[in-house]
Amino acid sequence: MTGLCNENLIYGNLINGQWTESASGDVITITSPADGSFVGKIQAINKEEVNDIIRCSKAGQSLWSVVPIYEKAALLYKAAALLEERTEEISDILMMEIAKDKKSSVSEVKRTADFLRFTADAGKSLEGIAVSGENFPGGSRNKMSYVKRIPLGTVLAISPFNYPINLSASKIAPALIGGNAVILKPATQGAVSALHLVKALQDAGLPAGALQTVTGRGSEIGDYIVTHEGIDFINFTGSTEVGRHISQISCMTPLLLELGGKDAALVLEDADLEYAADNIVEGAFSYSGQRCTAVKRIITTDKVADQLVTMLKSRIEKLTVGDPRNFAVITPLIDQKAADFAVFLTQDAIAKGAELIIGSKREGNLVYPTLLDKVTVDMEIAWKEPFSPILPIIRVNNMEEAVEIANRSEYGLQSSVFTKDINQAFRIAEKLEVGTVQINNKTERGPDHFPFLGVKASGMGTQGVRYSIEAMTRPKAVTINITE
Ligand SMILES: NC(=O)C1=CN([C@@H]2O[C@H](COP(=O)(O)OP(=O)(O)OC[C@H]3O[C@@H](n4cnc5c(N)ncnc54)[C@H](OP(=O)(O)O)[C@@H]3O)[C@@H](O)[C@H]2O)C=CC1
Ligand SMILES: O=C(O)[C@H](O)COP(=O)(O)O
Repeated sequence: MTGLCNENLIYGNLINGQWTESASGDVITITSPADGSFVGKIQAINKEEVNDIIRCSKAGQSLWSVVPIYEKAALLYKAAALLEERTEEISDILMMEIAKDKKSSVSEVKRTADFLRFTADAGKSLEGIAVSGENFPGGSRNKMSYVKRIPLGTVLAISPFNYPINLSASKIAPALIGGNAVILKPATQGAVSALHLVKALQDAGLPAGALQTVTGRGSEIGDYIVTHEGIDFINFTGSTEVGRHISQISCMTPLLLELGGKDAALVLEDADLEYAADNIVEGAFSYSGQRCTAVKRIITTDKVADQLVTMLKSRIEKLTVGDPRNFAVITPLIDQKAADFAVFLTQDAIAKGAELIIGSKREGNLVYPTLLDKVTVDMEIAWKEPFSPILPIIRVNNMEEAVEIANRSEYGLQSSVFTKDINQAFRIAEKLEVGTVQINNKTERGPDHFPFLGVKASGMGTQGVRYSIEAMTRPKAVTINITE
């Protein structure tokens, strides 16, 4: 193969600097969730090929790790420029492959270019430290340790379907600037987009073996690669179910896990309700709720609930529903199974007494934005991550109860607190068992240099430009003993 795909849109894997078709001849056809149209074919790689890729990674990492950091950074800058030049082409592919509206697709590509540049700058400003022995009782100033950060080796980056470019880059770039080789296993639905990111990095001048790809179904090839002795670190974003499984089988391989969420927005009685409603609707429904950081439940009291429901409803009515090419906000879900689950959650809630305010309509895998009021703790939607445009409202008596219900979730990604009382906001923030609390804002990951982490079933370890570089490098100490 001369490029990343041939004229029939059959995509290869980047293996040791070459776009390569699998010897197995097995391919997976990717069609668009928007209209079933053909997007491309990707390789279903076999175990022997995985072995070869990991061998090449070792050689690639030796070459790459000695490239000076300022040259690594320059390469990331170049890749960012190439991505930006290709924004139109790549965002169109992204839009069709995962049915993400055009505006969000463009923004994902641009955000990724910014991410690459920011990572390059952060890499250049990484400094080692020197520690004097005299700081510890009985120590001496004749003993000095200088500590720098070194790469871990080969990083396996596994990314999900919902941000195939951004969430691949947020693993690849920090791993590379830290001197690691990377093997990317993108989500099957999303792989075509992710391969275009990899092509930009290759075109920017990455040496062979520094970045390679493995496509194929996670359920078939995943366990093999995750447990391969040649993998030195696994950086995974995806569902809690798969993340848990990986953590169980990846014996002694360090892991970073970004998993599911059930982010709650706590709306206090003194909140600016119009502002909260604007924010929550954006947070809950952008990309049809298929974001780990989507607002996935509102917890509030009777005193403001009716007013808030009216405000939310009027905003939800205005959301455009349909084809991502027409800039609709609510677009078809990634597959039929996702839509089936959305319908199940809605029907379960209604059957158990929730009040349907708007929505509960489905056409194929297109699920209309749905608002459910008076959701109670016996309903599945109170606890399950819908990954679809369904927003439940749980009414409570007071904020103590709100915090208790927020914390009762198995997840702990983010929470929002809407209030004008900053003291109360901080008091509640202290009590919420999540990675991040947003005060007067929807839950969200960005900006991408902020620490991003989940606790409980939402993850392990911290991402965010500098945090990711640190997670994928380790300290190496050399101690100097000065003799008198
Ligand atoms: N906390 C966070 O930062 C984020 C979390 N998420 C979470 O991701 C989920 C949605 O993404 P989705 O793609 O459906 O998640 P999945 O867990 O289904 O898949 C994630 C990735 O894991 C791969 N995979 C599947 N099985 C294995 C295996 N046994 N070994 C190795 N890899 C495997 C998948 O490949 P394949 O596609 O081939 O199955 C895909 O690349 C949601 O739960 C969401 O909350 C999403 C974004 C951010
Ligand atoms: O998967 C996700 O939810 C993304 O990482 C979200 O990023 P955002 O909250 O900044 O849009």
